[in-house]
Amino acid sequence: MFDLLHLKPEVKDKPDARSLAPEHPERGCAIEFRDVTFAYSPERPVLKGISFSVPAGSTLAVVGPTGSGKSTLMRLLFRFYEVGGGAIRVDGMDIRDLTQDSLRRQMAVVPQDTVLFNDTIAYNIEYGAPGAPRVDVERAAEAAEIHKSILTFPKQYDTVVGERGLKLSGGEKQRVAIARAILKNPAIMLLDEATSALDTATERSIQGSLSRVCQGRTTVSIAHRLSTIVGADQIIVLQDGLIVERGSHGSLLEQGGLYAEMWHRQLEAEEEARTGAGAKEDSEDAVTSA
Ligand SMILES: Nc1ncnc2c1ncn2[C@@H]1O[C@H](COP(=O)(O)OP(=O)(O)OP(=O)(O)O)[C@@H](O)[C@H]1O
Repeated sequence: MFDLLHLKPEVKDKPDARSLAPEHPERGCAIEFRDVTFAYSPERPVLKGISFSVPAGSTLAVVGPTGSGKSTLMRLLFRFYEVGGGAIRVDGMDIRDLTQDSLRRQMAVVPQDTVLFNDTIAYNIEYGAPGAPRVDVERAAEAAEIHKSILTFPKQYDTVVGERGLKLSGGEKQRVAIARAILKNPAIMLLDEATSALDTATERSIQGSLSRVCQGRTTVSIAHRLSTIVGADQIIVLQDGLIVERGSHGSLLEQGGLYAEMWHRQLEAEEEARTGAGAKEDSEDAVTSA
C-alpha cells in the first residue's frame, strides 16, 4: 500500500499545524472525505470526486476492481500524498492543518505484506510503539495470538527474524502486523487485506484477531474477499475512481449491481474450490483412518 520506492512530492506540515490528540483513541475518530480528487500525474485522474463519512468507531470497507483507487484512498487518508481537490477531515479537522506525525500516530496499518526487519521479534513488534516495555510487547503478541508461537522460537522474543533470521510464515507475519497495531493503540485502523491466499483456518483465525483489535475503533479496510466484510457498517464500491455503489452488504446484494455480481462470482469460485478440496480431504481422511 505504501510503496516507498516511488518518488513522490514531499508533504509538508504548515507552520501553525495542529496536533491530533483524541482523548480516547480506543473509541475511534470520525473520518470524512468530501469531493476528494487526486491524480499521480495530471493527465490521469485516479480519484474523481469521492465523498463518504465514517462515524467514530464504525467500519468502512472499500471494494472494487483492481486499479479502481482503493489503495490511493488509503494513502491520502494517511497523508502520504496531498489531495488534488476537496478535503479529508479527521474528527472535523482538515488533515492538511494537522501535523503528519500526530495524524499518523493515530493510525495503524495492517498491510498486505508485512516487512520484517532483520532484528529480534520483540523489536519487530515494538516498531508499533518504539520504546514500549517488554511486558506490553508480550501483551500485544498475546492479543494477536502469536505469543505462544514466539515461545517456541529458539531465543523466544530475542530470536532474530526476517531475511537473515528465522523465516516467518505469511500468517505469522500478519500476526506481527496485528501485534504492532495493538501496541500502537490507534484511533483508526487501516487494513489492506492480503490477496495472497492464506489457508482457510489461518485466515479465519486472523480475521477473529483483527475484529477484536478493531472493536470500537474506526476501521477502514480494503477487502478482496467479500466474505470478510459482510458485517461492515458501510461498504463503498469503487470503479474507475468513483463510488458506484454504497450501503450495507444486504442492501448492496438487493441492488443487484457490481457488488452483487462480485459476491456471486466469489461464492461460485469458493464453491468450486471447496468441492475440489473437499474431495481431496475426504480421500486423505480415508487414508488416515485406514
Ligand atoms: N505511485 C503511483 N504512481 C502512478 N500511478 C499510480 C501509482 N500508484 C497507483 N497508481 C495508479 O492509480 C490507479 C489506482 O491505483 P490503486 O493502487 O489505488 O488501485 P487499487 O484499487 O488499490 O488496486 P488493487 O486492487 O490492484 O490494489 C491505478 O491505475 C494505478 O496504476
